[in-house]
Amino acid sequence: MKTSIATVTVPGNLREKLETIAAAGFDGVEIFEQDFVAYDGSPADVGNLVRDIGLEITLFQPFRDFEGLPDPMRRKAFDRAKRKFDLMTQMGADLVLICSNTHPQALGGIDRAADDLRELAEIAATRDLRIGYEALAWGRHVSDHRDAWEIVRRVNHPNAGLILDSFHTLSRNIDPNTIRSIPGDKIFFVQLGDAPKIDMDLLYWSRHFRNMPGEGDLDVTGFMRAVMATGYSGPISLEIFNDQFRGGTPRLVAVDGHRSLVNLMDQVRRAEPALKIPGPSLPAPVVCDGVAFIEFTTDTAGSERLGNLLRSMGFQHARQHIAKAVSVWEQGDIRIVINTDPTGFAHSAFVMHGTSVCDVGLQVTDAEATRERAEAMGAEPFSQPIGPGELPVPAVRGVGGSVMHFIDSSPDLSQIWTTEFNAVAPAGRASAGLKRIDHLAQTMNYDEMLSWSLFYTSIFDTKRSPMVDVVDPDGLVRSQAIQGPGGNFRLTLNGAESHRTFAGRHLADSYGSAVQHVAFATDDIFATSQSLRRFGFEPLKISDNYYDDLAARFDIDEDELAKMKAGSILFDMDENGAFYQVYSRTFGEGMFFEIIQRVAGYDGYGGPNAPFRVAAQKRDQRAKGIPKA
Ligand SMILES: O=C(O)c1ccc(O)c(O)c1
Ligand SMILES: [Mg+2]
Repeated sequence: MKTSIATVTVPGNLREKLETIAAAGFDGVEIFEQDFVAYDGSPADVGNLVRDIGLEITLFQPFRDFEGLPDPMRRKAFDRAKRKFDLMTQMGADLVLICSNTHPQALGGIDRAADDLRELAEIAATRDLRIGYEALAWGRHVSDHRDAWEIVRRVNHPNAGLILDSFHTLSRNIDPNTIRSIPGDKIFFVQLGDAPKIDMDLLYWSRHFRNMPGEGDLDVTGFMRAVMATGYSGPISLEIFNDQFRGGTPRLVAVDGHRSLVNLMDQVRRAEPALKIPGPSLPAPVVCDGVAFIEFTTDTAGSERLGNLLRSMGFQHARQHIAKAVSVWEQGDIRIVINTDPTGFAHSAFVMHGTSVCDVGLQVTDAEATRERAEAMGAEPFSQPIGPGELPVPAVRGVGGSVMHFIDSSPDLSQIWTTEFNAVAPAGRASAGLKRIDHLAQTMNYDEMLSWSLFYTSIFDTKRSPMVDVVDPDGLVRSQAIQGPGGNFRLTLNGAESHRTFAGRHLADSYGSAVQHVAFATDDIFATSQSLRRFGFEPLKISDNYYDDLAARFDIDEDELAKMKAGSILFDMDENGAFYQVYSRTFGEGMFFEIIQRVAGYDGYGGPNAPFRVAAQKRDQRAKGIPKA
């Protein structure tokens, strides 16, 4: 199956677009007329450029406002079309997209449209060209692929076919299964685009908010299943109009696009195996069973501070690496690695980002298959030299240049903590009842959020929750939760638009670090809170006003409220149950820990508390004398 992408999807000038499109692995490209017009070269030059780069032109588009016009506009439309046919011949494009007429003077009538398109198909045929008809969701008379198909059926010409575009069908809530009864050889081209569900004017939505399949809320998989059921064998092409992409990095947009298509076709194959769709068979989306470890890179002084903080939360320095300056801190099922080794990847991450999370280990069923799926989805491979006595652990690059390792229960990998580390005699302090890592919160530029959300949802068996806005006193931060089945694997992606927000500041100060906070779960927040106090843990102090407001919002018993206030514990509820949170003060460049308890299946992340937490953090930093950005 050939993959293609429209030049409008990728930022840059035409040459940059084509080069990044080819490098990302696409077979072909739709030449969007505007990109051609803006280019300073002949149609033949463009054709040669495309082919020299190793791509083919899959489509030339769009040709607008053609069918159903009254004379003399009709004559003019045919003249315009002939000029475009000349250009296509010189360029070496054989298919043109004709989108349904939006002109106020366009006349309706299926037969009138069919007659015009048949006459055009005949002209196209004399030049060995083909025409494809697409229903724009806002077309004046034709806005539904079923009507477009009826017109193409009546045209009844071998050089005229239908063009389907998932956005136009799905944005109007048209059942994609209506595609199944169209003969596949009459579908000349398929364009794909997803979009977040937003209630707005269709044209505006389409021109500014489309995104890659899997990044939005439309059922692009259901659409593609229906297309494949027709026997369609032409290219699948991404046509995404998106303001963020226009201002984005060409390479990232193209790589994400390719990832989205590989993932989409994998989903179609899995959902409808009877279709026997050709293509590579990939390991299934990975169920992650939790976070096996979090590794911090730091220096000696940072390690001392981090160790003290961990100790105050009930962690034990439990293991020490056989050869390197790497220690492991444990509590419950949680493992925190502190790496101060002056060589290797962790050290370069320290030089780049300062004290930060440089590596996240995920527990999976098959580490090698996870790496394979991740790389098939375009994740950057990662490996580093292995020292004596060390094990090779499958890994790829993750957010912010960090590394993601995969650990499974195979004989070697499951023994890594005893093979590569020596036990350290326990210091005898009791734990604070922290059981496991509940979630990781990763901070990134807002513009990168779609990309990383697709990264996780394409590799892992996960779902996205609706985006939440977190109000920071100095701007907005968008938060997107991603979680696996059963909640064993949870992430929040936080997108900062302004560097003055707490999240944005962390990003700037750490030069794009990845994990800003790690949340540990306890099964008894009040017992944990008492242990923390005994161990000298200093919680982030929450305002008294917060507790007055809490008493007004929820029916909480006074004793419990007093305990919450004393321990700086925050509270939330959803339709399932209750949620408690305590935050640490910050360390490094604005990193922190969170301790949470989920009661009776609470499934969120305390979003309503985020503004109060952020305000408290900013107060705390001011008190510590850290200047405001
Ligand atoms: O927004 C538009 O006008 C437009 C043009 C061509 C297309 O293929 C399309 O889907 C939308
Ligand atoms: Mg289209």
